[in-house]
Amino acid sequence: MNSTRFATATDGVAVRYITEDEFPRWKAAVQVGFLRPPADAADRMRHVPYSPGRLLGAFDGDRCVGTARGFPSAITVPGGAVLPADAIANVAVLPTHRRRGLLTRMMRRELAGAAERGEPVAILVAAEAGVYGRFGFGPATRLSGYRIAVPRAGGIRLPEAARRGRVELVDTETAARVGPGVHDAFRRRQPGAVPRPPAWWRTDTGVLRHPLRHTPEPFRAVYRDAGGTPTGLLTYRVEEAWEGGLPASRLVVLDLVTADWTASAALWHHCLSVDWVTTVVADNVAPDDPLPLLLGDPRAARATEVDCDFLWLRILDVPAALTARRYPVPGRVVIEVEDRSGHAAGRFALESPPDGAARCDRADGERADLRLDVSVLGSLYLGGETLARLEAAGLVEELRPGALGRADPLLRTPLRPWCPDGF
Ligand SMILES: CC(=O)SCCNC(=O)CCNC(=O)[C@H](O)C(C)(C)COP(=O)(O)OP(=O)(O)OC[C@H]1O[C@@H](n2cnc3c(N)ncnc32)[C@H](O)[C@@H]1OP(=O)(O)O
Repeated sequence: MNSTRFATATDGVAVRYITEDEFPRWKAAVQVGFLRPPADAADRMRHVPYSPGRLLGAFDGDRCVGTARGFPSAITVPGGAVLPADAIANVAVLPTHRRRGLLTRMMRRELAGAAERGEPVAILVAAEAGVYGRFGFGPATRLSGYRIAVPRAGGIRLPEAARRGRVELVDTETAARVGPGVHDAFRRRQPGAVPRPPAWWRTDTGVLRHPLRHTPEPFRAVYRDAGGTPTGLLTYRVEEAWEGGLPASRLVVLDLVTADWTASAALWHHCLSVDWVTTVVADNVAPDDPLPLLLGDPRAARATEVDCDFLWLRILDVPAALTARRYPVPGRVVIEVEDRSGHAAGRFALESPPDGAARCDRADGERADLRLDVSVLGSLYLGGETLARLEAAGLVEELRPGALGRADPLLRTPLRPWCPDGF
């Protein structure tokens, strides 16, 4: 029988950091891996700088067939601490070279580098759910939104505090000026949020053109609190439509970040007050945003079809990560963490005293209360999942009777995590 022999991983594909002259080929490989024309690479990836020692490539001869990029970022954790994080993006292997272990080799290299640099966690936005669990990542935040039928909503209640400030439409220059400060205040209060690099604002406001984001130019509104400080920035477009002579336009929220819920309420009020708009669509709303409760009829806000995990988190240094978080009640639990790669494996005692900061230390000699994989700890860490639910799904093992009931309230959080920013 005739058979076609395809190249295998042993055929000499090298995984290494790229040099600057290889950068254009690397960007073209990202584009092809993401099913986009390689010719668009220079334009689509203008925001990605060449960073020595942070851009991994897989090379078959001189062809770049695999890519991965790590860059320094940070993540806000429950309680408001901001942890350094290794952000991983632009992961792609060409269709001709898939399922031969190239991603595995790049990911091992990237995580080993992050551990060496002392970054306690790594984060990424997963294109598909089946890929990153094996590398110790767990889904840590969710993406979901609302479609609001404006006539059915019966108006929107504007809390008293929101009336003391004002909403104003601004041009892109003003948005570029106030946006970074608003976003910074937002992400410091929101577990799961990450900083926006300066290039994000240059792209969003058209200094760097983004072919998808800028057709047509969106509207922008800023909310200023009673003292005049900008505390919210809303970016939206309106798709104008008429049905039988009646207005039937859709307002699509592209971006809404606020320093507090007062600003959110004021900017949602703006969305629902634009004449000719009968539907407001927001595909990425914080899980604890009060939006539906502000409506006369909360059922006018239906969940959109976008509802899935978003940011994935991988703990590399368990004591550093767990010590940085706050816990709502006092307690103590010893957790046995399994980690195939070894970075986070071991037993750890987490202690939250009645007064003072929590501590997590190695406790290899102690009997463990719970056993879980490091990817499950990644899902628990920001409060996006509860121990009870993970145990019900068979992902947490209770090693001491009653341990689950004692540890569950310890790990809960008052504000569910959210990360509106892809990278
Ligand atoms: C952070 C980001 O950038 S997200 C974007 C990721 N990139 C993409 O989705 C672009 C399109 N896809 C690709 O480029 C590639 O298929 C990748 C990068 C997802 C995987 O690269 P590969 O080199 O094929 O992965 P590799 O061969 O190392 O696979 C490792 C394991 O993951 C599994 N795997 C790989 N891709 C997938 C997938 N999409 N779904 C489920 N399992 C997968 C493999 O079967 C293998 O399993 P095993 O260890 O049990 O044998």
